[in-house]
Amino acid sequence: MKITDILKQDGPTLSFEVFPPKTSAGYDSVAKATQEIAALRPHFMSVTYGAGGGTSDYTVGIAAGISQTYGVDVLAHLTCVSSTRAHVSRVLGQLKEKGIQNVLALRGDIPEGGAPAHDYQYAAQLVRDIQAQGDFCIGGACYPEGHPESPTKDADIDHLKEKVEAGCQFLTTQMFFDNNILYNFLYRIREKGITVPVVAGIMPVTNGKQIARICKLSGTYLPERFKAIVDKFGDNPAAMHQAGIAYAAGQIIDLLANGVRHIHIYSMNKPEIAAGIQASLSEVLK
Ligand SMILES: NC(=O)C1=CN([C@@H]2O[C@H](COP(=O)(O)OP(=O)(O)OC[C@H]3O[C@@H](n4cnc5c(N)ncnc54)[C@H](O)[C@@H]3O)[C@@H](O)[C@H]2O)C=CC1
Ligand SMILES: Nc1nc(=O)c2c([nH]1)NC[C@@H]1CN(c3ccc(C(=O)N[C@@H](CCC(=O)O)C(=O)O)cc3)CN21
Repeated sequence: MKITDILKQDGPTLSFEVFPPKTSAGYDSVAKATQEIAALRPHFMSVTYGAGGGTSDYTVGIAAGISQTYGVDVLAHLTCVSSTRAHVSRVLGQLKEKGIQNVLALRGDIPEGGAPAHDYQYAAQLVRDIQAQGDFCIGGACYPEGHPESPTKDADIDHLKEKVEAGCQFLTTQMFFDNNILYNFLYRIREKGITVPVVAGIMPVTNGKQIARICKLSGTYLPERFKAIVDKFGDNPAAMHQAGIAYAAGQIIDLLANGVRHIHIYSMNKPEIAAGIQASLSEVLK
């Protein structure tokens, strides 16, 4: 099913993200984690492509397994900044062959040392190429705090509008730890005439070491309330796990209470995190 049709259904949606292995050696453990996450029957699952500037060889295979073996709708990420138009076209052909209808069109992180290809600069160009190649439901990323490379938040929202006008049918947000940032962002984009559904991206932080990586990827604002939790429990794995799930669940309950219906969990191949969040929300998601 297309993500836009899933988002049209009544009631809240909960989706989970997995990332493919970096090498074939990691394939079996990712496949097992994916299976356990699919068994939770989320509304859909997404599979990253070269997350953090890494590799992308297994995205289509993992995504096809999720939809064909477990019957869960899937959203395949596709990044373009390190790719060529010919390669993008090949990947789209593979997705079509596997019956995958949903693509998250991303520019992608620029690898250290610069991008090895120059066919694409921005995600909007990828959106246009995907549209030309078939009947895909296309999503895009958005940044409640503004994209770190954007000079101003307004410029970033103008570019977001161009991306939506190019054919992006829904948006997923970068992670955020302060819901007011999302509420302000939603107000601003709606005022600028961006009306497509927005899926809120939530990262449960269950280990202290993740923080540096997250800040490097996204520059996300860390509220004092959040920092205090990491300071207190960051060195105690079991306590940090519990506190991280509770913090994310608290954020989600507040989002649902304020009318944000679609929640995407950056579950990072951790079935126990996906299951912990789902269990914490079993009544409020009904
Ligand atoms: N690999 C993956 O699965 C995922 C990657 N990401 C990351 O999100 C980041 C950026 O990707 P997107 O949001 O897709 O990029 P984008 O192309 O929409 O925006 C990237 C930057 O370019 C600017 N920009 C866009 N159009 C412009 C124009 N015409 N002129 C000047 N500036 C313009 C934007 O304001 C922004 O600062 C990357 O770091 C990406 O990897 C996010 C989610 C998942
Ligand atoms: N700039 C950016 N790039 C992304 O790829 C990305 C975002 N933002 N925001 C939303 C999600 C979150 N994603 C992430 C976030 C962190 C890792 C990460 O820490 N990767 C580690 C491995 C972690 C592990 O094995 O548990 C790595 O070394 O790649 C990967 C993808 C993918 N997405």
